[in-house]
Amino acid sequence: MNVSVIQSMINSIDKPAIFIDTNYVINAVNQAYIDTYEAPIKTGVSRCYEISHGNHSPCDNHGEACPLQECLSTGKTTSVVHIHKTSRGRKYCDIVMRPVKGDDGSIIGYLEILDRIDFATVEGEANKMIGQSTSFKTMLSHINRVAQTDVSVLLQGDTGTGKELVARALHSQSKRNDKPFVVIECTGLSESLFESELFGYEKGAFTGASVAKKGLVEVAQGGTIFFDEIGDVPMNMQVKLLRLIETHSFRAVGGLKQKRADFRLVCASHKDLLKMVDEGTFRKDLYYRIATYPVFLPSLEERRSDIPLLAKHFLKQSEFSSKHFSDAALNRLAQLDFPGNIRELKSVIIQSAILANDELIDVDDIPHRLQPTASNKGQLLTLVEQEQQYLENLCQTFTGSVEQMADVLGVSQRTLYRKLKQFNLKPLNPSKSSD
Ligand SMILES: Nc1ncnc2c1ncn2[C@@H]1O[C@H](COP(=O)(O)OP(=O)(O)OP(=O)(O)O)[C@@H](O)[C@H]1O
Repeated sequence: MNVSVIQSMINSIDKPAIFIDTNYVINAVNQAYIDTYEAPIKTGVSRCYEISHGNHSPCDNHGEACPLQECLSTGKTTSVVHIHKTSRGRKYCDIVMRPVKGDDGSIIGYLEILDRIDFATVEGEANKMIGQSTSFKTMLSHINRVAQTDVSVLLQGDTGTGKELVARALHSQSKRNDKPFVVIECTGLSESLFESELFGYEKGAFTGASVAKKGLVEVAQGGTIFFDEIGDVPMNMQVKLLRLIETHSFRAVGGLKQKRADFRLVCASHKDLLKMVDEGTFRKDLYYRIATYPVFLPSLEERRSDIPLLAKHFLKQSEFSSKHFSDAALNRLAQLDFPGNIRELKSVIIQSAILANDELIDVDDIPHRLQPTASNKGQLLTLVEQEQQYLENLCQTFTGSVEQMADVLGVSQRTLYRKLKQFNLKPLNPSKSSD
């Protein structure tokens, strides 16, 4: 395959794409890729990590998995979520890397195609999902993949982990995004209310039904319905829900006419639905209908390293945006337990801002009822765990160079680099390092 064949293959891709060799050198690039980055690209010279990350060495030296390395070792198509330095700031991208074979069947290079994930951010934009931990990135890649399909998604996660935010992202990324997004809160709905809310009713269907009313299924026509806390739907209503999902049709209460239902289904639950299936309180057939693609949302405990980022974001979005956290306060927040997850963290940030007497929010301003995790659990962290946690938090908050970080910690740069490598950590500002 010659260069012009590769170039026309790249040009036909509507997403940003490059063709690279085993040394990361970009040998062909399409216009969408050129438009995505600020850095000028010289084919045959520029390397992918220089353009997308502004780095001088491959991504695996900077704490991110390298798709090319994976491709080289497996010989298979691989995918990974990365944070790229684009002309519009640091953006999430879902990368697919595919080996390309020549006429003789040998691999002649690697095709990298990017899918920008606009519903998530590392730079604190309102109404976007924020995070950069590994578990957050894994969740993003699932959401990005399934959003573009029409399959039913079940979001499983504790309270306040962002299920509704994810459901909205699924809708906004889908081909139904110009149609309604309708939320049905299943908790506390009686059987009769559930039916009339969902299917609507005809005039005179029951006492008080003086006019006909459309149900939410009809309101959502063409769009997405988000059934929040689906585990709270009583058994006898589960049958009706199953029928609706299977037949794509329904009848208003008191009505005779079958109406057509056209919606994409997203459900959420903090309960373990499979356990409920085992216990006989949730229908197995309904479970498999709603959980074609299950997505698990990590709790804050599973993504502690995101806490400083989230805390700074919520403060910036609040009426206390002129205030700021001390590094120690951010470190303390990252050690606390938040059973109410992000919702609870949000309110703790506001409480701390109110309690702070001046512009600096310090450890003492964090509400006293919150205690560090280790003491909550009556456990002690080992020194290595302490070190890891401390460095993790520092990497999220320290804005100086690696040299300055080493100075502050009272260790040599070599020791610091060794520790960062040991814990697979990447400082906030590695580019300022003097390596
Ligand atoms: N990744 C995130 N980045 C920024 N804000 C988030 C993120 N995830 C959740 N939030 C915010 O946290 C709050 C709780 O999120 P949401 O209501 O989506 O959680 P939930 O899992 O649906 O909660 P519940 O189970 O109690 O209904 C919201 O204000 C939401 O905007």
